[in-house]
Amino acid sequence: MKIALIAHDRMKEEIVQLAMAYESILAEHELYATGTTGGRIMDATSLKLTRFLSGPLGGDQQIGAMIAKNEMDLIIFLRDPLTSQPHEPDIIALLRLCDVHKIPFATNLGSAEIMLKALERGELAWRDVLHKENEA
Ligand SMILES: O=C(CO)COP(=O)(O)O
Repeated sequence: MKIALIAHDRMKEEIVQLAMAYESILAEHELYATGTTGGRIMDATSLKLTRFLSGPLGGDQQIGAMIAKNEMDLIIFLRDPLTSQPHEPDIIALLRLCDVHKIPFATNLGSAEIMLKALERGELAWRDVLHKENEA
């Protein structure tokens, strides 16, 4: 599965803690992140991630481009609900594309944990089925 990990600045510590707690599960998948988030996770774990640009510089849009092609299987995006972001339109666009393609999207720690546990149990296997159907 292709998984994107993104966090706004005030949520960086939470995503690092999440990545540490679920490192063994995440390590089985292909991981992507916006620039700073990816750097923080790689510093704290031995996970390998493909890092895009920082969010405000276009990283959300780069991840959005993969979502538009239905290539991303799960997005964990710990958004800061209390701080406005200069690149808000990019964030909304990313969310919208997930809804277009029905891609699971967690925006806080509570839902992220549920999704990672579901991932571990194989409950996102329908995404593989979908990719195989699209290839045929
Ligand atoms: O701003 C972000 C998402 O909108 C995150 O970007 P960084 O991971 O580069 O901080």
